[in-house]
Amino acid sequence: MTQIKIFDTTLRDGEQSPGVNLNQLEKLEIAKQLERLGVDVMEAGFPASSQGDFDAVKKIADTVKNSTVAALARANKHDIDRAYDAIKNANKKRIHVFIATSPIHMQDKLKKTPEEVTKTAVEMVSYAKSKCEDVEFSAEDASRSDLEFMATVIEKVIEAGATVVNLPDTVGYTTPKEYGEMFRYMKENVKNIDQVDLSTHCHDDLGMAMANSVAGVQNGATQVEGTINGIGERAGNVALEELAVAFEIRKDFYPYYTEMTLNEIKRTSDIISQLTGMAVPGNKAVVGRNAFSHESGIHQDGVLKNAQTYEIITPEMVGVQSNNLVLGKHSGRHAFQDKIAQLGFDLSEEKLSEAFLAFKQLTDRKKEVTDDDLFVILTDIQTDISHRKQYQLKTFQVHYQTDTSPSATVELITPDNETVKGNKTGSGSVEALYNTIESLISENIELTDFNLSSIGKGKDALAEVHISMLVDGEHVNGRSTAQDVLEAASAAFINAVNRVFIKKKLN
Ligand SMILES: CC(=O)SCCNC(=O)CCNC(=O)[C@H](O)C(C)(C)COP(=O)(O)OP(=O)(O)OC[C@H]1O[C@@H](n2cnc3c(N)ncnc32)[C@H](O)[C@@H]1OP(=O)(O)O
Ligand SMILES: CC(C)C(=O)C(=O)O
Repeated sequence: MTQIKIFDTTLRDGEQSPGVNLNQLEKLEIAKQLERLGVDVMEAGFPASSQGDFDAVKKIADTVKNSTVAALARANKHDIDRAYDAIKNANKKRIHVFIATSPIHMQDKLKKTPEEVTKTAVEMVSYAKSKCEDVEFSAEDASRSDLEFMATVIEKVIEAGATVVNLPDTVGYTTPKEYGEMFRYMKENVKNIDQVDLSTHCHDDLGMAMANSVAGVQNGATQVEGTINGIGERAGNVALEELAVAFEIRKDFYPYYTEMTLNEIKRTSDIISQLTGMAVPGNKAVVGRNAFSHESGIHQDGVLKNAQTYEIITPEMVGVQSNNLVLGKHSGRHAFQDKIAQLGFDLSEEKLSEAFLAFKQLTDRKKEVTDDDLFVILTDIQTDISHRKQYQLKTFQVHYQTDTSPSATVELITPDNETVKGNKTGSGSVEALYNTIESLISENIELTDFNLSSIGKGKDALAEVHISMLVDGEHVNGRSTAQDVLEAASAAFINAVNRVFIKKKLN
């Protein structure tokens, strides 16, 4: 059996998903969970891209102990310096330098000749190596590059000190046969190729990311790059949880294994979905809501007689638990603390008190508090940096009546601690609320997406709202949960505005 190293890029390529922007605490929370999941490497970000990303990568590098923390850099000294400065305190660190090798990227984007690209790649790998022992080189758009040319670049970057060579299918264009042959070609034609880990990095534009990654592995790759839930640029990256479970379930066929702790998969998927606002489709392999549901009579009959008739993965394997209710109105702090630990949270005293208060408030309004409710509340509290010294919702009222335009009255506390009040109408209750809030803040806002879902089932289920908006021309997401739909909608709006506010202060 050969170990396949897992390189998770949820925090870098995953964050490149349109509309996703995570704050520092959210990135840190995801990083801690990726460490629990047992990824070998996590790409924490692209420090040269902004001060906010630099700070988040640094915080992750200072915190994570078991996984290697990687930072992305273009092939220039400034990016490499920023990458190294962000990760220098990490227990295990890697600089990831990339430059494109395909004709179209070299000529039209970089405006460099193949010789200039080779020279830059070698010089920059060598520069990165002078700072950091572990250097990954990516030949961007490898799958549309000339094999012979790429082989010479790879040979030279290995000589310059690269420890990992990644051959990305940047635009999701390749086929399994073609991608596999590219790896085989490098194995057979590049001197000292066995000194490095060869890596796949597949995008899903043609729905072939998983098949292509497996083909890469079957032809010599020992590292797979991807994301949890398959999020990422455009159609996303290969979903790492699918790959790890496929290798486990079909170990009779695939002689590979990963060090992923499979029963942390569900928790990781949930946190990432909640914090990015990217819902997991119900029919998604391994982590979708329906992945372990059996709807039709013949299937149900089979499962009752022997679950393996229709179930190749057990829910327990990936950490799906039955949604048992344990806490309620009369539960005390000890039981609550115990439950928090069971759900995998480690809260400071201050956040614990905040969480306990939120839980108690919820038990006043909701008959049954489920693990899913608690999970969402705890993740919100653990990652919240928005409510101090930014906009806060003080009170709101909505008047709705059939045949008239709904109107809303809102009181907000501004960052300068002033209370402002306004009233506006809209074609629906949410629009009335949003028009009112917008009239009370100075930023220029355009709502681009609004998504309402429920956590769990029943009339008293929590409402979760994810929104996307343009604030002063900048894309931003907001999210919130509350028992009331309108309260969740208002809080999500304020959450998005506050993120821009915080970002402006950081940059
Ligand atoms: C395949 C991938 O996923 S790569 C990662 C993509 N991620 C991102 O782009 C993160 C977000 N990006 C950003 O914040 C910005 O694009 C920045 C900060 C990185 C750069 O911003 P700017 O300096 O304004 O440059 P801009 O993005 O407009 O153009 C990119 C420049 O980098 C150059 N470049 C692109 N890739 C590389 C590379 N690998 N090595 C060296 N230079 C490169 C381009 O040729 C262009 O140079 P030019 O200005 O001389 O034409
Ligand atoms: C930077 C590289 C690895 C990348 O994200 C891609 O080519 O898709």
